[in-house]
Amino acid sequence: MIEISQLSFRYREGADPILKGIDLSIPDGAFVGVTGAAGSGKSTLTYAINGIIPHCYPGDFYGSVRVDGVDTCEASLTDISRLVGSVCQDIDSQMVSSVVEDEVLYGLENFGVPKTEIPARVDEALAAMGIAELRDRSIAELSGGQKQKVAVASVLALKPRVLVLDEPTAELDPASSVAVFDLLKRYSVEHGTTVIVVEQKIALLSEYVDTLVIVDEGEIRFCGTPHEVLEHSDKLLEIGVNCPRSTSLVNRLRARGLVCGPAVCTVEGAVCACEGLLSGKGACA
Ligand SMILES: Nc1ncnc2c1ncn2[C@@H]1O[C@H](COP(=O)(O)OP(=O)(O)OP(=O)(O)O)[C@@H](O)[C@H]1O
Repeated sequence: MIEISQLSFRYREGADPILKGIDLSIPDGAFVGVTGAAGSGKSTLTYAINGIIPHCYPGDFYGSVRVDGVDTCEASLTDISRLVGSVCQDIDSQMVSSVVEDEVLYGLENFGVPKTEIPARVDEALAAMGIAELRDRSIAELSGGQKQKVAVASVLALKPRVLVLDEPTAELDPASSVAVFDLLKRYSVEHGTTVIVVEQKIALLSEYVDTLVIVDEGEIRFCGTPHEVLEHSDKLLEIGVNCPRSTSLVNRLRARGLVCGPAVCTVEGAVCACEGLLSGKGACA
């Protein structure tokens, strides 16, 4: 369980707080998407969960962040990293080895995982990300998407309770982005791992996450299921968040009383709503 209470943070070099009065509870095993306009504070929010603030970036930190009851201000970064695995935006800066297998081994050895457990952990992590065949490849020769998967596998091998990923599909084409979300979702369900993903592609988030968090100027403006949040497509647009087109289309039809039911999150949902409309069953009474 992650409990964030009245969190405010100002970077030491910054004039104004970047996070303002954040309250957020994330149950174990949840799949959470965080989105918002550029510079709204999404990455900073994840830094509060993985301890990068205040441990690496000092500043004025108010409120509390607890992961499994551990206060991230009081615990050391090493202790937090045993609970929270992170994949940052700049994958290259995260890589420490030149070969894929060594990259996965590095964290396991550093964490003091018993030698007898290590081979199985490496196999499992590579298999979970579908990259077993990359094991002996040079990291420098991998595509952006493959490096992304290696970075995630390296963190999964450590079996963190929480996995935080900052824009994991930034370098990926649409099909690879979907593949990464498929793998993350499956892993989260199978292992009960809490996954928090910062992502600009709201359509992708809406298909996969249980909870969608919209950050606006350092505050949580909306938080709920994708259906609940996408209800507010007009307000989201005002704060620089474009809803999926399928959602906006159906919301317009709903506003005119042509379609009933909740906001849709997927193209399939929009097709269903339009079919209902065309068959005469979708209109509101
Ligand atoms: N180390 C730092 N010191 C001072 N200010 C910082 C630091 N890191 C981030 N900021 C500022 O905090 C604000 C929020 O940045 P953050 O990266 O959290 O936003 P974001 O929503 O993740 O943005 P993006 O979508 O562009 O990645 C920005 O104005 C940024 O300049």
